[in-house]
Amino acid sequence: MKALTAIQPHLGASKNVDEADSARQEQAKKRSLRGVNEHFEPALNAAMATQVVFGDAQLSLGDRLADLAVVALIDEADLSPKPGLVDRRGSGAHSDLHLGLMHASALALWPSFKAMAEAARERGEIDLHLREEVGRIGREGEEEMLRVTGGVNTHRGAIWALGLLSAAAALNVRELTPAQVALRAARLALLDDRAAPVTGASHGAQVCRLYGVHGARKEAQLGFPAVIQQALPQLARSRAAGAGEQNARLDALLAIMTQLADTCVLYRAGMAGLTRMQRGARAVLAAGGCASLDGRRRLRELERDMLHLRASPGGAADLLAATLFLDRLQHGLPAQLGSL
Ligand SMILES: CC(C)(COP(=O)(O)OP(=O)(O)OC[C@H]1O[C@@H](n2cnc3c(N)ncnc32)[C@H](O[C@H]2O[C@H](COP(=O)(O)OP(=O)(O)OP(=O)(O)O)[C@@H](O)[C@H]2O)[C@@H]1O)[C@@H](O)C(=O)NCCC(=O)NCCS
Ligand SMILES: Nc1ncnc2[nH]cnc12
Repeated sequence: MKALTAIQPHLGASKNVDEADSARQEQAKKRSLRGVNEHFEPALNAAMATQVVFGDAQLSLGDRLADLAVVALIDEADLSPKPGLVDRRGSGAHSDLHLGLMHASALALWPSFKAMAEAARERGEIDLHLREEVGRIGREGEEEMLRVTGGVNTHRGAIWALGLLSAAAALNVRELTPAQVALRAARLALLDDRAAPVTGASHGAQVCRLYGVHGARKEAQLGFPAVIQQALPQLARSRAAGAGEQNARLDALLAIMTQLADTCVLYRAGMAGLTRMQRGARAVLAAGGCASLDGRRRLRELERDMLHLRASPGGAADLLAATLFLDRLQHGLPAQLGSL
C-alpha cells in the first residue's frame, strides 16, 4: 500500500471529532468492506481519519489533495439511499459493483490524484505540457482502477473530474473557491491531449452522438456547471434549512440529476430513462428534499423507476464527489495549503 503511506500518520488522530459518531462510522465502513482484500482496511481507516486532521505539517500539498479526492469518493459511495447507485444498502442497478469495490477503487486512485496535483504544482501554469501529463497519469490511474477491480469500471468519470480539479487546485493554493478551481480545471480540459486515444467508441461518445448531448468531457470544459450552479448551491440551501449533512448531500446529488445529461443513464435507458431521472429528481426537491417525508416518498418512487429501467446515474455520482471535494477545499483547507 505505498499509496497510503502519507495518510498513515493520521491514524488515531481524530480527537477533533465527536468520538461516538466517529466510532459508529468506522464500524459501518468496516462492515461494508466485507469481501474486499483485507489490506484495504487499515488504508480505509487512515483515509477516514484524514477527514478531520488536515493540520499535519508533514503532508505535502499533493498528499492533502489526494486525501481530499479519495475521501470525497468514499463519502459519495457511502451516501445512502442513492437511487440506482451503489451505496451502503446494496449495488443499485449494477450487477458487477458493490460498496467494497468502490472503496477499493477509490483508495487505489490516491497515487494518481497525488501525481496529478504534483505535476501541476511543478509546472505552475496551464499549458499543453501539463494537460498531456495529467492525461498520461489519468490513463495510468484507469489501468490501476481496472487492475484493482478485476476489470470493472468503477470511477472512470471520477478520475477525469477529480484529476482535473486536483491539478487545478494545486496550481494556485491562494485561489481555492469552487468557481476559481473549476475555471482552472476547465482551461486545462479545453487543451487537446494529443496522446488521448480517439476511438469515439466509449459509451459516452456513442450516446453524445446519438442524442446530441454533452458528456463528461464537455462538462469539465464548461467549468462543471452541474457542480457550481446546481450542487453546491443546493448543498448550502439544504444545510441552512437544517436538513442534516446526509440529506443535504442527497439533495445536492438530486440537484445534479435534475439537469445532467448523464451518459450512463442514456446508454442503459435512453432518453426516456434520462427524462425520468431528471423529472424524478425535480419532484423530490420540489416536495421539500430528502429531509422531508414527502421528499422521501418521491425518492423511493424515483429509485423504483431507476431500478426498473436498470438506470444508474454514475456521472451524477462522480459530480457529487467533485462537489464534496470542492466544498471541503473551500471550507477546510486554504489555511493549511496557503502555508505550503
Ligand atoms: C473524457 C473522459 C471522461 C471520457 O469520456 P467519454 O464520455 O468519452 O467516455 P466514458 O467511458 O463514457 O466515460 C465518461 C464517464 O464520465 C461519467 N459521466 C457520464 N455522464 C457524465 C456527464 N454528463 N458529466 C460528467 N460525467 C459524466 C461516467 O462515469 C461514471 O460511470 C461509470 C460507468 O459508466 P459506463 O462505463 O457507461 O457504464 P458501465 O456500468 O460500466 O457499463 P454498462 O454496465 O452500462 O455496460 C463509472 O465509472 C462512473 O465513473 C462516464 O462513464 C475521460 O475519461 C477520458 O478521456 N478518458 C480517456 C483516458 C484519458 O485520457 N484520461 C485522462 C484523465 S485526466
Ligand atoms: N455510487 C456509485 N454507484 C455506481 N456507479 C458509480 N460511479 C461513481 N459512483 C458510483
